[in-house]
Amino acid sequence: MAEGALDPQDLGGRIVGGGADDVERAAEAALRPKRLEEFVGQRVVRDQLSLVLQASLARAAAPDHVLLSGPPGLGKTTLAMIIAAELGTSLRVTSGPAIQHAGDLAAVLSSLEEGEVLFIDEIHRLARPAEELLYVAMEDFRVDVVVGKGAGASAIPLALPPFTVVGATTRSGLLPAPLRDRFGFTGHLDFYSAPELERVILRSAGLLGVDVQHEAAHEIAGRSRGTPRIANRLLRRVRDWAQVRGDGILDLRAARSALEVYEVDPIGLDRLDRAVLTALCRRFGGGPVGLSTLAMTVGEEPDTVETVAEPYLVREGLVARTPRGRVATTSAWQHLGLEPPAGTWAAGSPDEGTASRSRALFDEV
Ligand SMILES: Nc1ncnc2c1ncn2[C@@H]1O[C@H](COP(=O)(O)OP(=O)(O)OP(=O)(O)O)[C@@H](O)[C@H]1O
Repeated sequence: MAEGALDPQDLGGRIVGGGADDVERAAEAALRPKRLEEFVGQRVVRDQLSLVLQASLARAAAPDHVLLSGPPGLGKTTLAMIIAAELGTSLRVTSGPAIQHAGDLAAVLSSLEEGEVLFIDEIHRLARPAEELLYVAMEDFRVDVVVGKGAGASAIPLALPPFTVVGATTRSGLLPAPLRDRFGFTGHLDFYSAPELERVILRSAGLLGVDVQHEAAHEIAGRSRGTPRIANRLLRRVRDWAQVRGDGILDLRAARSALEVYEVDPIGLDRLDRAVLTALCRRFGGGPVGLSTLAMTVGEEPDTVETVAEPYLVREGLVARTPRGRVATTSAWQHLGLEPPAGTWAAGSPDEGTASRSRALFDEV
């Protein structure tokens, strides 16, 4: 991730939050797949991207601009790096929040070399003047450098060599249509299935030089919220437990014990998630209850509840968002070992419509 980029999901010690801090990013770097064939899952996006890249290599021309959307930790940055590696070119990295003024972006664009890939993380957070400058650069490979001030100011067009923008966003719904339209290829990353996460874990264990038993990988995958970043993080915590309290072997006992220490329950919920469910069911009789009231009850900011805990609770069919507030479903009551009162919202099966639910949620939140 780019210098200065803010991660709304970066919440200190929360082990299943989607974001990552600097220490974690260093640990992650070693585990990143370097080529498309190493990238686990996301078959559709991988196939489509592979075509785009192969065609561009065959034509010896820079490929169309690429937009990657999806929740944090699913591999957008990794794919941007892979795109540059597959094209045999270098990657320049920046982010929406790091670009304060249009001039900052003009400086980055005018220093690009032919065929380079420019990765713009959190592209939905670009300021409007920078956004407008980017449209022109993406379409006409040109930046207008403004010289002078006020009435005497004039714009000198500066031609840019062909390059490819890879934009990443967790909120594609916030991107203005003119910017979205400049991308020739858009890939949406969805949450990973448990078997895919198991493959991520086995691959990472190999790179870390630790031997993880299949049952342990299965257990960790089931608690990783469909997210490779979380799977890798939990794997490292299980390795810690095995080294400090176990016999060094990453088996089922080590996985379960470590995840108990870190309060990650069998379906991947942590303390905050359970606090939200408990408040909804025990305090408010299952809801509906407003976000601010709910957040106050669990001692968190509404934004934290909304962007960190809620997406997964909704995706798993434990909480429903209604116009009148948040509602606990029958699954939420059952997960807490409580009897749902008559008339409680029924939940769909957790996997039903996961992709569309996750997409809708991240676009709208
Ligand atoms: N398909 C995958 N196969 C293997 N590992 C993956 C895959 N996707 C992601 N990872 C791992 O998960 C970690 C997080 O991925 P990455 O930083 O690319 O996510 P991101 O979507 O860019 O997140 P953010 O939006 O928070 O920056 C990386 O260390 C990477 O090793």
